[in-house]
Amino acid sequence: MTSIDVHGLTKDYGATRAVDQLTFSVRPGRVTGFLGPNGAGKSTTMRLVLGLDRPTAGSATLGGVPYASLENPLRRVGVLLDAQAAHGSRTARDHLLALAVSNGIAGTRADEVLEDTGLAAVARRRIKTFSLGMRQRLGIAAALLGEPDVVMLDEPSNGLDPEGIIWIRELMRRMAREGRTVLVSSHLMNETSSFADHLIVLGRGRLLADLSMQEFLDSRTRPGVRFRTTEAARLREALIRRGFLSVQEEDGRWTVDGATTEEVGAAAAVSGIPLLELTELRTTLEEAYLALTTDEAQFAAVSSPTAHQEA
Ligand SMILES: Nc1ncnc2c1ncn2[C@@H]1O[C@H](COP(=O)(O)OP(=O)(O)OP(=O)(O)O)[C@@H](O)[C@H]1O
Repeated sequence: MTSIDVHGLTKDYGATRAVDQLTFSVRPGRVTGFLGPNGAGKSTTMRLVLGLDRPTAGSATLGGVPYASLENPLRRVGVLLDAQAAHGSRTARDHLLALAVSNGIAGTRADEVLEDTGLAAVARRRIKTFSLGMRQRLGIAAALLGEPDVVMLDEPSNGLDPEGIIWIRELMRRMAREGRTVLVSSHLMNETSSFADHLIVLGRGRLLADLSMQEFLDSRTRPGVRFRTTEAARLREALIRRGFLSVQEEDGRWTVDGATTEEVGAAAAVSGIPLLELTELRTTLEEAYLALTTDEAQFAAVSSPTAHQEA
């Protein structure tokens, strides 16, 4: 199976360093979420991996080979970068057939991917009559055409309706289960947490994080518990006696820092206090991501005079 390997990758556009000494690998068999604020360098990195732009320094390879040297690129790598890229005057089916023929792919695949992406009923309509969501599905159909080992999708749920969002999530999970390498950029954190196993986070062209979703969430989660009870004052006292000094109320719910559900449950049971709710506090991907990128922005603000001197 094929991984994407990026090594020391750097890209300058004039005085702007879009990508800065990036080194990471995207591995098969899992969905890797590609995150970062606007302008962090995600699209540039994808373009460099696809040979659409030349790096200033470093390399990007697919299964050890630069994209430009792949023999049948569409059969190795499926890409959704810009869903508006198709010719508007062609029908969806003709667009896919043309792509198949020019890439040595059987024409029957066009009908299969139209079926897979829910476009069979509009296959003979001109693309210019398509909604944003239909264009997005067509872009995904084109990416799947060559049954590639590697799939790179830039904001795949753009324009999709809720049903389409569930469909694309399941499609990505299935492709990872089949052993493919799936790299997906997105700004939607809730959604990313629903499909990604692994995360690569960029900030100002640099690598901020490369770790599993679970590790990323755990690294930002302080242990704690939320509870509701009919006897808050008594439970608070019992918890303080047990050494949990930070017990605070917000909107009728209480949080205890540093405790587990077992510890709070035991404290309540011993004192015969009924619990109406008891949950572990979990950091969401959005919270963890914002904490990471805010740290980075603060660091950037503090260090920018030096950065200017270096430039
Ligand atoms: N062709 C180009 N010419 C000049 N500057 C560019 C070019 N492409 C990208 N940049 C700059 O490089 C930086 C990284 O942009 P890039 O589009 O890769 O970020 P991104 O992470 O994909 O952002 P977004 O989330 O907004 O899509 C930005 O400062 C951008 O202005």
